[in-house]
Order: sequence, then structure tokens, then C-alpha cells
Amino acid sequence: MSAENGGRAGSGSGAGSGAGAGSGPGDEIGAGASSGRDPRHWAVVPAAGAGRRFGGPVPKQYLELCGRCVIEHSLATLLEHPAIDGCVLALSAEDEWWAETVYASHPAVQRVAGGTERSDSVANALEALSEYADEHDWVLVHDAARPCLTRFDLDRLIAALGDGSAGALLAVQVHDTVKVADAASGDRVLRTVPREQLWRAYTPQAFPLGTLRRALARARDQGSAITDDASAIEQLGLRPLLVSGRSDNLKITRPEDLPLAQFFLEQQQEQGLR
Ligand SMILES: Nc1ccn([C@@H]2O[C@H](COP(=O)(O)OP(=O)(O)OP(=O)(O)O)[C@@H](O)[C@H]2O)c(=O)n1
Ligand SMILES: C[C@](O)(CO)[C@H](O)COP(=O)(O)O
Repeated sequence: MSAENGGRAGSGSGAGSGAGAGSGPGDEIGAGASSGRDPRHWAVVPAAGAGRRFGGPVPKQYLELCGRCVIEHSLATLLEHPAIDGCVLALSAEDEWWAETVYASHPAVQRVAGGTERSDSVANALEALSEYADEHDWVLVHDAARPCLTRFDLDRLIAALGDGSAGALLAVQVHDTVKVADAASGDRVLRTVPREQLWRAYTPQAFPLGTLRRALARARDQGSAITDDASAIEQLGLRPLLVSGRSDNLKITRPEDLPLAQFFLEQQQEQGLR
């Protein structure tokens, strides 16, 4: 990927510098899909979290993993995909690690300031993207904390994006028995739920830019605490497609997840998936 094919020049002095200066790749390729061109695909990577559940002085997205840092693995699969035209990355204003990554000056990566919640970070990225992308373009939102996304799963997600606006997300059907705890104790079984219809939502989650912006704004205005982007889309009455993905596309959340991610990446490399 390079600036020539529509990659956006990274700019700004640091994580808190806000949206990159200057025009976007949209100026080079003309207007968006409303001009009749096929919708483009953009990655949005929320990476402004503090990693509180993981702990430690370094946010988990910058921890070493198989010779690179977590976020470099997460970005590599996206930026190396020929269908992905650019990436908007949401970083914390206190971020002091991004500048040391191999993607710090990548021409197709634009940096914006993250927000209080993950959904705020995504909304900030979408606002910057809307400066040069078309509202019918696809946005694939992927957690920086998910380094094990494979090209195989990304291909499957992109292939599932039809003409509808409901979008799609990578997900894994639940294979464990699921219990609901009672609210009072928090750890006493209230009931077991049928698992045949249960899926674990992963990322990327892909939606048209305009639809996702409207959905997140509506969720914010209604005070809906959403933990993934599909939740906001569902609140519009749309039903995103569940695309069955690999269960090793884990999110690094707690300390025990890091060695598991290391194992998964090594297995993927041995199987020629990376
Ligand atoms: N205000 C926030 C919160 C989270 N994220 C990003 O959203 C992804 C998923 O969030 P999570 O796993 O919860 O990361 P943290 O918020 O860092 O973790 P914790 O809740 O344990 O602090 C991560 O890539 C994280 O960097 C973000 O961009 N902006
Ligand atoms: C978006 C997500 O990864 C889908 O499973 C998840 O909801 C993020 O949750 P977090 O608490 O912000 O890590």
C-alpha cells in the first residue's frame, strides 16, 4: 500500500494531534461511491485504550509479541490487504509508544485522538474519514488488541459485504454452556441459556461509513452503553451478518491472553496463514 494508491499520509506531531492535516486520498480518486465508483474499504483501528484489565505500565497494544508489538500485528493484516485503501487509527493523547512502531510514518495511516470510550474513539476516526471517504464506503473496525486476525478471515468478511447496509462482523459460535448469574449475588447461577443461537462477536466489524456514523451518534444521544459497533447498528433496526471466523482471533484483555496470542501467531505462521 502506498500514498499513490490512495493511502493517506500520516501527519500531526503525536497521538493527540488530531486528524491528519491536508487533503485525504479521496481528493486523488475523486468523489465517493455516489459518483458511481465501487465502494472503497477503509480500516478504523481503536487503539486509545489504557489496558486496565491487563495492567502494567505499557498499554497492551504495545507489548512485545513474536518480535513485533501487538498493534503492529493487528495493523499488518489490514494494511497488507489489497482491498484496504487506508486506515484511521485512534490513539490516546498520552500515547508515547506509537512513534516507535514500524507504521509510525506509514502513508496510509492517519492518526486521530481517541475518546473516553471505545465508541468515542471509533466516532472520532469516522469523522476524520468522512473528510475524504464516501458515506457508502465500507469501514472495517478492528481492535488494536486483536493481533491474530488472519488474511483468510479478512477475505471472508470482505467477501460477505453485499449491497445491504446492515454490514457484517466476524464471530464465533459459542461452544461452552452459558450461564446467567443472578444480579444480587453476581456469581450464583440464575439459569442456563440455550447456546444454539449464541455467538461471540469479534472484529473487524464492517458497515457503511454513513450508517455507522449515524448509528454511533444515535447511541450516544440515547445514552446507550455499547461495547461493539454492531450493537449501534442493531439499535437502528438492522441485522448485521455473522461471518463465522477463527476462534484464535482473540482480544488481548488479561495477562493470560498474551502467551495464548503468541502461541496462536506461531501456529498461524507454521500453517502458512501469516
Ligand atoms: N477509550 C478507548 C477504549 C478502548 N479503545 C480500544 O478498543 C479496543 C478494545 O478495547 P479493550 O480491549 O477494552 O481495551 P482497553 O480499553 O485498553 O482495556 P481495559 O478496558 O481493560 O482498560 C482496544 O484496541 C483499545 O485500545 C479505544 O480506542 N478507546
Ligand atoms: C468490540 C469487541 O472486541 C467485540 O467483542 C468487544 O466488545 C470490545 O470490548 P472491550 O471491553 O472494549 O474490550
